[in-house]
Amino acid sequence: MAAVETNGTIQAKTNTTAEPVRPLANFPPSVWGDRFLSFTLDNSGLEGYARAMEEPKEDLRRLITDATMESNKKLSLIYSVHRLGLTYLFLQEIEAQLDKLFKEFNLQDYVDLDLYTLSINFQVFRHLGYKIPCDVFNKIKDSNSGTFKEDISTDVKGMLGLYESAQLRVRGESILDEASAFTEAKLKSLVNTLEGNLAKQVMQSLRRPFHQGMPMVEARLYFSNYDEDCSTHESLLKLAKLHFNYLELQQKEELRIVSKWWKDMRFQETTPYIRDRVPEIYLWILGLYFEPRYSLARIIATKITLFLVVLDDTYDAYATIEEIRLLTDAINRWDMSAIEQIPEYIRPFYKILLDEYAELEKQLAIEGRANSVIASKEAFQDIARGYLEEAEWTNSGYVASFPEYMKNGLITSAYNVISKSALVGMGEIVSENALAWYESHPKTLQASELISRLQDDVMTYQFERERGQSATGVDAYIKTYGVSEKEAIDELKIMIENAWKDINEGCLKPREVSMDLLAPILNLARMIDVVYRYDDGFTFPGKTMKEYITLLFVGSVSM
Ligand SMILES: CC(C)=CCC/C(C)=C/CC/C(C)=C/COP(=O)(O)OP(=O)(O)O
Ligand SMILES: [Mg+2]
Ligand SMILES: [Mg+2]
Ligand SMILES: [Mg+2]
Repeated sequence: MAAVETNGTIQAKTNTTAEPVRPLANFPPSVWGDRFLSFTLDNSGLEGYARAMEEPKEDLRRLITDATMESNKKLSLIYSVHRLGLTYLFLQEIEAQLDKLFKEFNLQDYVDLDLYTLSINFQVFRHLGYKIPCDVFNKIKDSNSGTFKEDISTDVKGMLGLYESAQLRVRGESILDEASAFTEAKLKSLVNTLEGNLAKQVMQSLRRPFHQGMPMVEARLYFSNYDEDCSTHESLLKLAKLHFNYLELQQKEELRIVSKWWKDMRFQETTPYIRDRVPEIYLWILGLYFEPRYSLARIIATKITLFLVVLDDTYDAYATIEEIRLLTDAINRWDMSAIEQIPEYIRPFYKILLDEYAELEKQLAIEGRANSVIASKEAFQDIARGYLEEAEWTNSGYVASFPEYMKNGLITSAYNVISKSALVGMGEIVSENALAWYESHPKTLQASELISRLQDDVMTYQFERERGQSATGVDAYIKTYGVSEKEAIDELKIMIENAWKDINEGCLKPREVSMDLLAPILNLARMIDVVYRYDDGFTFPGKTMKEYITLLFVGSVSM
């Protein structure tokens, strides 16, 4: 067999057609291997935690509904409940309390409140969907100069609360735009002078504010760093720890199930060029909803998102343009007979994809909700076409205009197909109306897609540019508006910030759909911050994702 030198790579010249040059990426291997396969769920442990939660849960319910509790104390209690991820256990009681307190809201009452208490109240109302006016913060500005009053610079706890409050702002709340920048700069300048829990709390928020965090992890960090706040009511800390351990057992079982499924499907053998990231994708989907009732939903959505990793890496890091065209056509046809037309190496994937969706459609048809599977499938076909468009641009070296790039980019953000796939296992809450709302491509979903697309581009465009990929948001923006790379990135970051305001707005009452249906969209945006705030945390998962997976699935909480 003669070896010939062509364009710098040694190619084995065989008597058949030469193996094409492939855009291999040599992705870093899995961090975890088979680590999560060996877990064994101890059901009695699960039941034990569930039983132990009953008493502190009822204690807490009594506290939340206690009519004699002073309103700021009540709001502070609800805030801790929310940060501990326990709101869903008391949602009716909490909404009844907040309906009443919000009705009684009077700006005057806020003039004498210290900044920290004011911030807590503001966050509770905004997190639970009540649009308390940002005017409550007017008092921290000097009415003449319009600048922030000097004395708040020494109020660290107050600035911490204001910084967290500012992440909940919507468009037009300029005092909170300024407050976010002002408090972040101030807190960064003094964090090294702090000690104890306050130092930990400030570092935690500066690393990632609660609102942009992953709820399950934020809950875990809260009872570590805010133990005084959690100790105001003994039942609060007790329930938080029992609840965390209960969920951890259930989630480790889910992670085992999807890890076993992935191994049985032999993707690492049939498509070895892909990123091996099962725990990372499970963590991503856990970020959408951690409630026990969504266990099956998490397993379904994780499998479909893993299919997306195979698809994206096949288009980006292995297939030739001809193969991509054939595979996209086969996915559009969605018919097992099309398997003949696609390359050998991707046939196992195609068969598993069609079988999995057929099984889901059959299962959901029993509940009369097969259309949620069809919506997910159509979105899957859509993203394959979107990935093909990117591949055609790269193949021809075409640099799309920014508007053209974004039209396709919202699709390749994958947040349409993932959010619809998240609905499949959620049960009867996914009504016809709910699905119709998702199908209407609402502003909140578009905002989450934009954040996914552009934050990823800002963090991966160099890597992708080096690999000859002509389509990224950064290069499209530079070309269309004739600005420098730095200006382009700054503009994209402003677009991301505005998209966050649109999501915040979309979660305020009156909502178009229930918060249960908005939460996956909000949390998908949060997971982009978790994965891409500092680097490409998915391709290189050794930092934040490794830390979060360790925190959630490796150690349990001592009671
Ligand atoms: C785009 C994005 C962050 C999607 C998040 C949702 C998600 C988990 C999609 C599955 C495919 C994937 C892991 C893309 C991110 O990597 P990449 O940088 O290779 O994606 P790209 O090829 O679209 O840039
Ligand atoms: Mg990719
Ligand atoms: Mg891609
Ligand atoms: Mg990318």
